[in-house]
Amino acid sequence: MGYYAKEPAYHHGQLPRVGILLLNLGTPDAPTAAALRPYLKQFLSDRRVVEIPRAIWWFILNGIILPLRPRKSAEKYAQVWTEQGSPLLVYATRQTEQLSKLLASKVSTPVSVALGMSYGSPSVASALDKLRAEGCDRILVMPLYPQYAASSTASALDAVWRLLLRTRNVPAIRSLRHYHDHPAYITALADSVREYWSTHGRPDKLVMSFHGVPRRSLDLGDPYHCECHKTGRLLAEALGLEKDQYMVCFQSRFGKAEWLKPYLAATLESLGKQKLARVDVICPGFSSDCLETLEEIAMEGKATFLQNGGGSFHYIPALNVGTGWMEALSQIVLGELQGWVSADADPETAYHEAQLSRLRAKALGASD
Ligand SMILES: C=CC1=C(C)c2cc3[nH]c(cc4nc(cc5[nH]c(cc1n2)c(C)c5CCC(=O)O)C(CCC(=O)O)=C4C)c(C)c3C=C
Ligand SMILES: [Fe+2]
Ligand SMILES: [Fe+2]
Repeated sequence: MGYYAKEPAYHHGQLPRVGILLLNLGTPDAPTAAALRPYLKQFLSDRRVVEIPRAIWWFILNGIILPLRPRKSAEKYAQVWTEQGSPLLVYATRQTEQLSKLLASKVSTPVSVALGMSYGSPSVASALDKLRAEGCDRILVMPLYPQYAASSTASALDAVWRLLLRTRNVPAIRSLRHYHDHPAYITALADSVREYWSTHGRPDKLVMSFHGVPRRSLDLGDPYHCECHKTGRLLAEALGLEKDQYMVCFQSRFGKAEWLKPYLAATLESLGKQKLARVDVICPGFSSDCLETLEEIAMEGKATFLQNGGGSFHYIPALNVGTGWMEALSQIVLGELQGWVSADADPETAYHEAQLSRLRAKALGASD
């Protein structure tokens, strides 16, 4: 095998096609220790995720984490696993399908949408191969993380750059860095909260919980902390909340180092001890519900609050495939596709454009 990956067949007169490469974190193939081990190994071997010196980390990962964590994590995954599989993969797959349909109804340029996962499957390589096989010569890479973090966004993008290094016929690439303050995203979040409150009533406090990262990454220049706070402030403003009616917290601490604070678990414990009548938790940083929301928040977080004397606990679901979010996602994507797609979805125009392209290609024959 040569240095470069095999190229998809090239056809003269192929219509230009735009691709959207949606990226997310990934999930194990099954809720078992055997499936967790390779997933965690791939995830936790990523230098963007763990920045401890390699030699030291090799011993911790292989000597402590991989022998112990897969079994514990598998038990947690088993509690949220669905008949269709891992919630993260189920939602991300449906988002991919629905975005594809929505874009087809909005633009006349042919657009393909594919899903790739940083860890596990479907891999980023398989998603990029799919888009290129469909003839996409312009690709928008969109990590489904609203707030930029090196450990999530940049590691997802790394996978694409690595593949392109070994690609002969490199497509035009655009990448989306974040959408933490995009009005469409904030509106979708606010609408989902209002809709939830219209049927379940309102809490005393809305806790906005974001996935944590090591505190050190903030000191070293990662903007994640600020972007989470900006999302929190904009969401609170959209909902008309006063400062004492909401707070921003960080969850999912991993390892012994200090992570971004306040920690969600300590916050729920304290709110419980204050005998707060009702707390609602929303996780605006997760585009899909997953282990970290369904188990850590809706189960563990709830137990922590109630066991410490809190009244009632509600978890407000992630945006998932709600119509408001799918519409917002298509708006965010279309904003990034300016100049690449024509917003005219009139099928007649699209048909004539396609015919013209074919005629032009035919006239040029094999000489182009
Ligand atoms: C929202 C963005 C995410 C950031 C930032 C992030 C950073 C980060 N995560 C770990 C360690 C783990 N995370 C795990 C699961 C997990 N993490 C995210 C998102 C972000 N992580 C998601 C969406 C998920 C859920 C995946 C699913 O299948 O549902 C796990 C695996 C589960 C477990 O064993 O606990 C680990 C481990 C670190 C160390 C880190 C930043 C440095
Ligand atoms: Fe994580
Ligand atoms: Fe900050």
